[in-house]
Amino acid sequence: MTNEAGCRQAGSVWAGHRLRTARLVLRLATAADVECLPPLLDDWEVVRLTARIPHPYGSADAAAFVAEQESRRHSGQGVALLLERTIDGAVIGCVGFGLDGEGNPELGYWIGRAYWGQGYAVEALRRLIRHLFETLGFASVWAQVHPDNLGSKQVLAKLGFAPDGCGTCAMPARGESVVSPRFALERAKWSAAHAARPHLLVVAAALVDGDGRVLMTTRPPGKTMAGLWEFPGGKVAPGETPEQALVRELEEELGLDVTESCLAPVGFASHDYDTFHLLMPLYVVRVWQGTPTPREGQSLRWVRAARLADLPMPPADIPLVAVLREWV
Ligand SMILES: Nc1nc2c([nH]c(=O)n2[C@H]2C[C@H](O)[C@@H](COP(=O)(O)OP(=O)(O)OP(=O)(O)O)O2)c(=O)[nH]1
Repeated sequence: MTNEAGCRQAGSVWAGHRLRTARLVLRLATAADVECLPPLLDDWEVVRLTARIPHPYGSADAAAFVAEQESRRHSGQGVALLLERTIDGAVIGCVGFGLDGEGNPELGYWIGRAYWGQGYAVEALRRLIRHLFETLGFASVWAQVHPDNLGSKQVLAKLGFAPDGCGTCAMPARGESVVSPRFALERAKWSAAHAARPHLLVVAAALVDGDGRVLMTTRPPGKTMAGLWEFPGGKVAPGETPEQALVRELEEELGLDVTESCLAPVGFASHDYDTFHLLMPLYVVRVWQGTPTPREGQSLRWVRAARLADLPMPPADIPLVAVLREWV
């Protein structure tokens, strides 16, 4: 869809949907977010190198931001998406894009200081960029960063952006203009890198007790998606069958003795994480020997199938909740 200038309209192609990453939900801001923004943005270290975020920053600024984003989206100028952590629902930052005069998306982003250094900006932007290329069909994206913003340059480098000259960047909230480097990423380059992502075969178990409850475990500290609730299991090692791998994993992770004949396959997850494609068969297990014992620092919880959806879990697992309701 195009506007009068012949540019693709951001709002007209953004139906308000949410994007999920391993640890985040990217979603539009609502009036309910007004109170959570000032604690993140009333911080000179976060905003000093940004162009439009006022300082100091209060509830009125947050309310103005929410209203402005709504009208920007509807008029096709751009979209801002808040980053909500799956594990606790906390809003931790924002990514978005605005369309330039040629209809190309320019990225913008900020992360609250408490959440720096944990890979959230790369994770969120990777998802947004994929959506811009794969779903919305843009041919390139670009970003301009303040010359002193080393962290932001590192983020763009990790995402495959290349230097693309310099331009004068207006910074109305700072009352100045700065000549700043530009960085760009073409769809062809992104597509080649994305197509080379590995496929990962992981096997998982829904252990079901006599009351029809399912054993869920948290992903251990130090692993990706630490703290999210998952089905016990793990990667299939070279030379192993999925069943052999699951028997091994249940012993290693939970100290359980399971025989292959007690594994009933009920479904699978096929989930395109941004850096790998996960294929994960799920087996229901009703018979085992031993008492589930967390051996890797995980927490354990027996959960009724009807309550599984209440747990924060990896995005790949969400469709399996409905599958399990039919089996448990
Ligand atoms: N076990 C398990 N992994 C899941 C689930 N959902 C989901 O997205 N995954 C993903 C997270 C990881 O990227 C991958 C499993 O890798 P992992 O590192 O936990 O596997 P592992 O136990 O073999 O660990 P390691 O020996 O390599 O440290 O699958 C799930 O319900 N259970």
